[in-house]
Amino acid sequence: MDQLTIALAKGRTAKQAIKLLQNADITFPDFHPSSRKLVFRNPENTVKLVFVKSVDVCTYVETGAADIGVVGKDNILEADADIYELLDLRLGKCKFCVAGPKNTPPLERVDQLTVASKYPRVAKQYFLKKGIPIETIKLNGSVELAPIIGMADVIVDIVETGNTIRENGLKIIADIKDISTRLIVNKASFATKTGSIQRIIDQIKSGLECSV
Ligand SMILES: Nc1ncnc2c1ncn2[C@@H]1O[C@H](COP(=O)(O)OP(=O)(O)OP(=O)(O)O)[C@@H](O)[C@H]1O
Ligand SMILES: O=P(O)(O)OC[C@H]1O[C@H](OP(=O)(O)OP(=O)(O)O)[C@H](O)[C@@H]1O
Repeated sequence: MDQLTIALAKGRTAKQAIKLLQNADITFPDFHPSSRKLVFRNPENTVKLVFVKSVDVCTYVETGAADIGVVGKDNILEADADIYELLDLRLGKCKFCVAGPKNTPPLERVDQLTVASKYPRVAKQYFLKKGIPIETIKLNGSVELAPIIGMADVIVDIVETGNTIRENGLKIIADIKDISTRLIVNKASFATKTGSIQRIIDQIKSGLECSV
């Protein structure tokens, strides 16, 4: 039996992701949401679960430190890692948007922009396609503040309920892409542990179908 390591993004999607694994008969009896533990094992000792920062999941999987990762499409797009993305887990649904002050002109009428984002690569790609030259400012949070204090013209960020945008007097200028949590796999692991990885994917898939 292969030993598999799964890197799971800490944060808002972790609890639901653990539940999906449980539905697939991969259980971690020691897991508790308030625990500070970072490594868990299933009773059969075939799966090791490691909790990592969501921006680091792709690095763990690309380098082979983990065979499988559970992470948002936002982090996958920004990381541009050489991995397989094999399953949409339909958790953590939100979208990438361009947002800015209410008086921001339509994008067709702007010549250049300063864009603040936790996702500068995604921002660059989007505006490159639009043919709008941009300068990016990388931030690590509270991104909505950037246009309010004049640090940037617009932001590229995640929108879920829209509350953060609204409560800071901003508006959505364009939708970029729908985001959800995905299952990713290290390429070499998929070649050498195909059966075990495929089994986990099939088990998770059947759990997902039951929940529709
Ligand atoms: N409202 C939301 N804001 C941010 N991410 C969301 C939201 N809704 C769903 N997600 C998804 O959840 C994932 C984890 O988000 P979370 O905020 O917990 O981690 P994070 O962005 O690394 O934050 P932090 O740096 O505070 O740990 C995101 O990568 C995204 O795919
Ligand atoms: O549309 P909403 O439901 O308001 O959610 C979107 C907000 O949530 C995220 O921030 P997060 O809570 O991760 O905080 P951060 O500022 O530290 O990134 C994201 O960056 C937005 O700011």
